[in-house]
Amino acid sequence: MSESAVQFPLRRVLLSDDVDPRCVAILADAGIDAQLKVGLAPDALIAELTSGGYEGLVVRSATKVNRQVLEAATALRVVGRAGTGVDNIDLNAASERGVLVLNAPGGNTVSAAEHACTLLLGLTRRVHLADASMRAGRWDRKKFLGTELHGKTLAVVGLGRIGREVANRMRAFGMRTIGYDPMVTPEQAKEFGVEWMELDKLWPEADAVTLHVPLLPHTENLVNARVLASCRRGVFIINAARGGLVQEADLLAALESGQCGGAGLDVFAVEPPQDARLLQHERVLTTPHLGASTIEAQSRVAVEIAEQFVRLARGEGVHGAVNGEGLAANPETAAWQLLARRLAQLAAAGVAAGLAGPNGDRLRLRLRAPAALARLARPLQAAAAAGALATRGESRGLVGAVAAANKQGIDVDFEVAEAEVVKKGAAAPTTLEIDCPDRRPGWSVGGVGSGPALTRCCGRELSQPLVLDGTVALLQAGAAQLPPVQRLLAAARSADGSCVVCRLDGPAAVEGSQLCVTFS
Ligand SMILES: NC(=O)C1=CN([C@@H]2O[C@H](COP(=O)(O)OP(=O)(O)OC[C@H]3O[C@@H](n4cnc5c(N)ncnc54)[C@H](O)[C@@H]3O)[C@@H](O)[C@H]2O)C=CC1
Ligand SMILES: O=C(O)C(=O)COP(=O)(O)O
Repeated sequence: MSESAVQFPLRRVLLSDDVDPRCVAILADAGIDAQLKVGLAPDALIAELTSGGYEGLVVRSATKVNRQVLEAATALRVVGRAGTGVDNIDLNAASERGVLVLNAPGGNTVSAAEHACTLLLGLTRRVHLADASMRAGRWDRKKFLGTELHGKTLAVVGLGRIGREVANRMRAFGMRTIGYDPMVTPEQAKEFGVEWMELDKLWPEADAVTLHVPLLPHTENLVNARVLASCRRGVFIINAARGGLVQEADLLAALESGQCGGAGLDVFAVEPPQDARLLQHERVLTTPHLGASTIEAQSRVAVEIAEQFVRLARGEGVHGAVNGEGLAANPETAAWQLLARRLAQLAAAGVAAGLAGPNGDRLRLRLRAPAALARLARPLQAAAAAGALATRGESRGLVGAVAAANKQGIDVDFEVAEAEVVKKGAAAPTTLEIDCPDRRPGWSVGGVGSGPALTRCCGRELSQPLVLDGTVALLQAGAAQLPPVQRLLAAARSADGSCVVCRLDGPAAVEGSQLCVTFS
């Protein structure tokens, strides 16, 4: 297995939340030791992860995978979220530590959507109050006058997987659906039956608002006093996404003033919620984060996350990588990544050896790729960053490699190399090249993905491709001085004979060589 392919050693996995048993079964079938230990306090979680040497951790929303946990659990390589939202995982800390975070997107979409609709329907017909009254032995048919949804306007904030499903279902109740999502165009929204509008236009139009956005710094307290004041009097607020999206004190004040007609809440800023006033308010219908709690959703997310762990253990691609932009999804990508990594290692070693002139402390590597590889920009940048870091003695995988390189003063740019205009009809480039655009004299290396092999050096073609494996030495000299190196194995020389690149049998310093790189 090559160093840049997506392979994670996953021998032991801890499941620290209540995940469907299918997850353990699939992991165990694949020979992975999976331990279910639910409800560990933060300290106990750290102690278990460190003493158990777990390489994988599976969580739902209860376990907080914060920086402290990630820094303490040094064996940890992958955190899997058996669900959608990853706000309980510190993604920055995970990326810095090279820990891959995965989720199971889509497995609980329908359940979460059905639950949001349930909250809206239950709230507007005051089902929770009527039920409590019946249980108390009463038969009160006057107290629970409801509101019809037909002909009313529902504002869907966040038109992703769940938001669209909610809109579809509520249109069946005769609601007009309007919505906002910065990643969705008005034309796209129209195709799935939602009238797109900016938030400031949307709030005053809504009889009910339902939230379906992730909790991010820019969505925190999205619904606050100002927003509630701009809504219609009596607006219903449904939140089955994340507690932090609604400013709870502002919501309580709006409920008390009558500006908000009722709230259906499945999620809370702190879970379990601390402030009983909101929970006990007559016009509030609550559930304890049950959006994804159905037999079907739990089964799907458990299987989805377990199967991704098994694929990672086998070196295969996964679809739910949250911080894994750099991961190769298939063998072809992996081959180009390995080339990018090794070319970057060679390029950075060349700079360190003084082949490119000094120009500031930062090292800018420019990846120039054929147009066919443009879609792989991020995986290739990650691989090149990991290669450049290897030259500085920092061995790491692809997760978070670009950020780690940036921190070390290394930037990796990406551009598509066009066929040179002067050579009319010239074939499009097929090699990947790395150069250092800020440095003079020019220093560049280029190669092809199969192998991976070096085919160009300092802008010149080599007489034969040189596989970038083992130890490679580069020697620049006039043609007359070259013969002594011909005794070296697998020498490849540039077209004008001024540069020889050789592969050696083992690590060795070549007399007179400008640089010597060992790939591993
Ligand atoms: N209550 C529960 O048990 C569950 C809650 N959830 C929550 O629901 C959220 C949404 O889930 P999905 O629809 O599957 O995610 P998604 O990623 O398919 O959709 C989220 C959408 O929100 C949009 N968005 C981001 N910032 C926005 C903003 N400022 N304004 C409007 N839209 C914005 C994104 O562009 C995206 O289209 C999850 O992040 C999770 O927090 C998900 C599943 C179950
Ligand atoms: O998938 C999500 O984002 C959820 O909120 C579901 O959370 P849970 O797995 O039920 O703790």
